[in-house]
Amino acid sequence: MVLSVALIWGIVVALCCCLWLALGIRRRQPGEPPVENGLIPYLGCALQFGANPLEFLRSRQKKYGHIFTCKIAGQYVHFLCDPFSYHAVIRQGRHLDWKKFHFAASVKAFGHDSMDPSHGHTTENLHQTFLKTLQGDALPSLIENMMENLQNVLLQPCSCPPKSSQWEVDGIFAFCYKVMFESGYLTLFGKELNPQEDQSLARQEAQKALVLNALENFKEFDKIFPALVAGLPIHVFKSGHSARENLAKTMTAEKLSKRKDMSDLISLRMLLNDTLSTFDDLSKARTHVALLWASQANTLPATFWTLFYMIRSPEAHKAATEEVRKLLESSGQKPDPHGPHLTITREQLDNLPVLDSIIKEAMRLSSASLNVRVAKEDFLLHLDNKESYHIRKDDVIALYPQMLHFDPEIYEDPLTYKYDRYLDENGQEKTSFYRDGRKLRYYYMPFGSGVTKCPGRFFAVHEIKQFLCLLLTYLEMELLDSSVKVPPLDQSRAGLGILQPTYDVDFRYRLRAQ
Ligand code: HEM
Repeated sequence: MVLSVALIWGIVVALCCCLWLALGIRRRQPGEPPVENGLIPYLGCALQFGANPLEFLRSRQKKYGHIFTCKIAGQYVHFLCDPFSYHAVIRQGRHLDWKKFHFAASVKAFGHDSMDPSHGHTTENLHQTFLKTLQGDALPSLIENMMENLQNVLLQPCSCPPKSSQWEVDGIFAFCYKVMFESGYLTLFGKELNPQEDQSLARQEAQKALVLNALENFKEFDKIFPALVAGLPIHVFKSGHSARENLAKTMTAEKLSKRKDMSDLISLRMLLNDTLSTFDDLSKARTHVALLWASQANTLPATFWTLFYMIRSPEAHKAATEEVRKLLESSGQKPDPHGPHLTITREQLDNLPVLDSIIKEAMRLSSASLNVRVAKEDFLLHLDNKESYHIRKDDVIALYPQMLHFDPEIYEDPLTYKYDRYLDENGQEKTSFYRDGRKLRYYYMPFGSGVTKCPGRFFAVHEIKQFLCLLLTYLEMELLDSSVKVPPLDQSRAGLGILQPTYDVDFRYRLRAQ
């Protein structure tokens, strides 16, 4: 009896295996890239890829060449590894869809109704909303408000040591998260309307506590973000789920209408949610949570890495301090933490090549985004070396720019931090990078590419520069341990943008004697 049950189970398992072999794996057709199905049904190569994407892709590139196909979580993904062929994917061809993947990922993570107009819940062109409210004419007021908020946050008594002689110790990660989250949050979502114009310290502390509470919810939700994008249901994660809902509760139309100095991005999105969509109140609020996440999830770790590497390199620290000192001197401003706030225009921020290079180098070392497009139909993908490959409808094509960023042929000693890597011999922005003696069009891609390139990238770089300008002006800073090792990157977020460090690094700071 026991034997026959075992036999039946054996037959069932064998049949499943045959079925999987017959239907679940793809056989390479003539003209298609080499394919790797992986050993695990459905997941395919997902676990190996997820453990260390860079290592995985490099080993497959060595084996297969410029393009190969891997099954990842039920999806066939063509990885394109030749930077000279990137344009074939980046220029928006009629065969490639960029919206499908993005809209689906947002719904999975934030739980709002679909923002894809073809699904019938809204007619808003989200892409246009972002361009209109984050770039061009919208940028100066974002920058101005950020500068004001940064100084309020940084120079208020609870953040800043009262006496110039007194050192304060904190983790760099913790410090960057507190200061940048609060300032960025207030810049996008404004401050609480306060009818009595009550500016008392107690009132300010209460406002601060609300934002710091949002930061805690943000961090809790951010932890589960990779799992949500991978398709796990949010209900599995109790505290991450309630963190997202807590954030949404603070972003209902009723709550947001009680705030002033809101950014154009949020006020326009509120209007378009009300006029062009059929979303209910909660779905509307969740679309704002999505924007809070987009505006902070990469900026915060990018700020950490920028500050960490800069303080760790005495040459970088010195060159940056000098650049900022010259800027303030030329604009005739005398810094005083208790005096009027500093103003730095967009043009002045655009003219800080050392800070630019410092930010770029930190992001080169920490960014791991995946650029994704979906094939709308069967088509031929033409590579730079004149080879062409058949791509099937609904397959994914992916670029993984970390392969560029860590390519020793493009960047000498790619794992070494060189603050001036993006400066030319005249101390201006360097834009010529080569591979095999050929100039590269794509060599730095932490913000993605083509039509899906991050719409907030100009604001992001400006806000990090503003943060650095203020820190370098007002604070003396040093690492507690000047020979501290670079913390490893947390690979669990690979594919999603700037990676976080696996642990924080302590520094100390005090008010600079002016
Ligand atoms: C260092 C900071 C930042 C980095 C590295 C970054 C990077 C990225 C990347 C890689 C994407 C996806 C692009 C793609 O799929 O190809 C993206 C999308 C996006 N980012 Fe950023 N980002 C940053 C800061 C910001 C900020 C400050 C904002 C807004 C204030 C913002 C708003 C957005 C939005 C709205 C999208 C979605 C665009 C769309 O789907 O059409 N980002 N970002």
